[in-house]
Amino acid sequence: MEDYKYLFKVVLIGNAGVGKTCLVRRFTEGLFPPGQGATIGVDFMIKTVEVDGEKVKLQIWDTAGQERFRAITQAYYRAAHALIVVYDVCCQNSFESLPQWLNEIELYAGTQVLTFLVGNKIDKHAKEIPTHIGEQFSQRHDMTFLETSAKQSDNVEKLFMDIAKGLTKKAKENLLDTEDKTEFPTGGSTPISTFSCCRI
Ligand SMILES: Nc1nc2c(ncn2[C@@H]2O[C@H](COP(=O)(O)OP(=O)(O)OP(=O)(O)O)[C@@H](O)[C@H]2O)c(=O)[nH]1
Repeated sequence: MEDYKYLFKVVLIGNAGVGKTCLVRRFTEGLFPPGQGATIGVDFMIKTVEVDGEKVKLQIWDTAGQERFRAITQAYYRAAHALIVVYDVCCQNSFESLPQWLNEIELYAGTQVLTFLVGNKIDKHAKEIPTHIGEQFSQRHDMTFLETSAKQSDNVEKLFMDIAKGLTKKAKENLLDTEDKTEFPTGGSTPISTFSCCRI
């Protein structure tokens, strides 16, 4: 049997091109992929980390931001222990879409889910969403807020470690269903290249 104390399922959502895949690959593989194509359906990666000397396995599900995959990706919300809602700090449209993503969470996620709001691409100069605006939004919706750069690796490790620590704490307080070790439904993904306002 695999040696870990907890298995947590983490799902990333947000508009196409905000950098969800790059965040996951930065954390799990330590790289910033060149020419990252759009996610088709859902992709997943695993990384085991240590929290207070105990092994915690993060099963990280990277969903496609494109509207046409919405029905597939919704199926993954229910089993998620944590949801990361990502926007691009240089793309107003991705920030304005946040209420729609929160609506999806309300409709499809469990009530115990931890929610994180992430403003990605802070390495870019054309910032459209000031930090305090993202912060205010997160406070209004009871989310933990972080700004990141998958490209420069800013706050990416912190993001996933904060999630691992937060979920471990909840699990120890028996506020989480950690008995369910079943896998998510498999989606499958083949990268293709697309273009959107957020894709550079
Ligand atoms: N400058 C900069 N570019 C980034 C960053 N993160 C991602 N990108 C770029 O943004 C584009 C989209 O990144 P993805 O990770 O594919 O975005 P996504 O949210 O997974 O997109 P979908 O799979 O379509 O939902 C790519 O061209 C990346 O190189 C970042 O932190 N900084």
